[in-house]
Amino acid sequence: MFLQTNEQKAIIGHEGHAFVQACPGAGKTRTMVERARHLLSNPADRRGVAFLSFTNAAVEELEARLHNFGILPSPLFPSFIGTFDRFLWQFLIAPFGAEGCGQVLRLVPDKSDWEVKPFDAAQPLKLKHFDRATGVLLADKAVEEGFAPRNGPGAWETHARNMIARALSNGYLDFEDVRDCVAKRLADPAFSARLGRALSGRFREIVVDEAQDCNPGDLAIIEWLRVSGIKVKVVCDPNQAIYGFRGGLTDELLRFATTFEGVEQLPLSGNFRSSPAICAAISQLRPPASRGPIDQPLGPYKDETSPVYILTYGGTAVPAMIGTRFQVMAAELGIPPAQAPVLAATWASAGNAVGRAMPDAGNDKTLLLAEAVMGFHFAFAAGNRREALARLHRVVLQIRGEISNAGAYATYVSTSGLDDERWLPEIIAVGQALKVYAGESAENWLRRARALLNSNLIGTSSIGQRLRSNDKLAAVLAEASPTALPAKAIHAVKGLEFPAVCVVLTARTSGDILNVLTGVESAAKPVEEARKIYVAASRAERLLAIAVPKSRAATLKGILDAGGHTTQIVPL
Ligand SMILES: Nc1ncnc2c1ncn2[C@@H]1O[C@H](COP(=O)(O)OP(=O)(O)OP(=O)(O)O)[C@@H](O)[C@H]1O
Repeated sequence: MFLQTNEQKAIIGHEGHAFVQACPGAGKTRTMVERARHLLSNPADRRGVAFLSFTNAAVEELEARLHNFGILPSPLFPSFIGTFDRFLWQFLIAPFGAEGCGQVLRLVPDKSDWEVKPFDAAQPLKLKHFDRATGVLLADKAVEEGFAPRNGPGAWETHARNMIARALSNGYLDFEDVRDCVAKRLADPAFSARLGRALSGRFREIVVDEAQDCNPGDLAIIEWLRVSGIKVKVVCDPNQAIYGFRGGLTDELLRFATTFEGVEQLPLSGNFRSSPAICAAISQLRPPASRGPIDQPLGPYKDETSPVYILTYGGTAVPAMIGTRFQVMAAELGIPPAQAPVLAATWASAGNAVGRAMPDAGNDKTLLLAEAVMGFHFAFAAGNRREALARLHRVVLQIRGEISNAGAYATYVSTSGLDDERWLPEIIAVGQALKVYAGESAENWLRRARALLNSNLIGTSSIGQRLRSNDKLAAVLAEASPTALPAKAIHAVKGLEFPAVCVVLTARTSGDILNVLTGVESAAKPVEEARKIYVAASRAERLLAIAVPKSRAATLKGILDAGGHTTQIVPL
């Protein structure tokens, strides 16, 4: 039941620029969907609306909601839905070319994964290990890779420099290049004015959802769109910023907020998603400086009485008992396993908590294929479809020998003219054909995979040499069990919601996270780790459990109970 609140109504009918900041579950995305309905139902203005977000998962969620509410225009033109990066590419780069390059430009988002291997026996590095402007090896990244060649990194740096130069002259750009290029372009006043006019002829409004993931460069672009006369709606929850790697900066965002006039700062309050105990816990999971009052529960679970549980485990490893116990708790509330995900900062930790320790596939094509097939089936239920399909496509190309390593994928797709996604039907068929049967052995699955992919092979090795037996295969394929809880990385659930959520804190990170929550730690990395926990916990509607090492339980309980709802400790 969606009865718009007055705050939501004010945003839906607001014709000017707006900066909307709100807590989780306040209806930010829902309200923007209604704003879209309002805009697109006005046939007098034929210009489009652009909906931008920052991850493919968030874009898919937005697209699905617009579709479900019958608002998705068909054809979509002149409107646009996509990631911020795609928007830049499509409207600010692709039509104009790039400086220093006479070629047609190609987008290769995985350029930073290109393999840098100056000679056959050399340890392979990736382009992301080198400074993009100078080609110099980044020392901290090299250490992480255990890279310490006897004669120094010179050969790798020369190779990287050549790759960077060749890529530019061939017109291969990734999003890092795109941003550099956009910044240069907008610095030219004549060009920027012309482009601004063109875009405001196409779009009447641009909605940027999940704007907490903007970096300062993105904010400058939004500002430019606003100055160009396009109405911008910026929607965010600064506490949910978890993309430090994009250079996202909460302070910059809050400074940007002050550039909007008072009447353009439109708040949304209340939480329509979560129970009272969960709303209180979410509030306590913010660092003390941004804690504020507890978000008021307003949705269908406002009368839910389940407490928040703290599951405590001994030792330093994340045990499978977490999933077993949480599944029972969810079942007691009648919540089926598929709607009760276990979330952790990494997919591996979440997997451990549900008893599916994921072996590191490394370069083993059998395990990579199994993971991609499992990801394909899992992703169709839980969003991230495009990423799962591209991953499966990439592995199939690796097995066939079309590409020698994962980093070559985007370049191959682009140069073979496959960006129109005509590969999709075949890859969907591969994913479906390789679904694991109930009770099927790993050997049998591998036999089927070999038979299915034993055509169009490039090179002399046999399919058996490409897809070798691996004793870890059964563990990867085990994820198929329909009674199992989904295990997910927190990044994959942004913007989503579930009846029950179990959040796992590991022995390695929980100390820092609790220090952030007690206010004694404020370094960027621990703060970001704490925000991930906040994002994960705020996906829960009725049942929230947080798993922590035993030694941390009392501290966590103290923090959460201060929100006025007593948590319950459950030793495992
Ligand atoms: N006025 C309302 N009445 C009833 N339900 C609402 C209302 N507004 C939003 N909701 C519902 O509340 C839930 C949360 O909304 P939504 O996902 O839009 O929140 P959000 O602010 O984008 O959350 P987050 O930032 O945590 O992802 C959704 O199920 C949505 O349909």
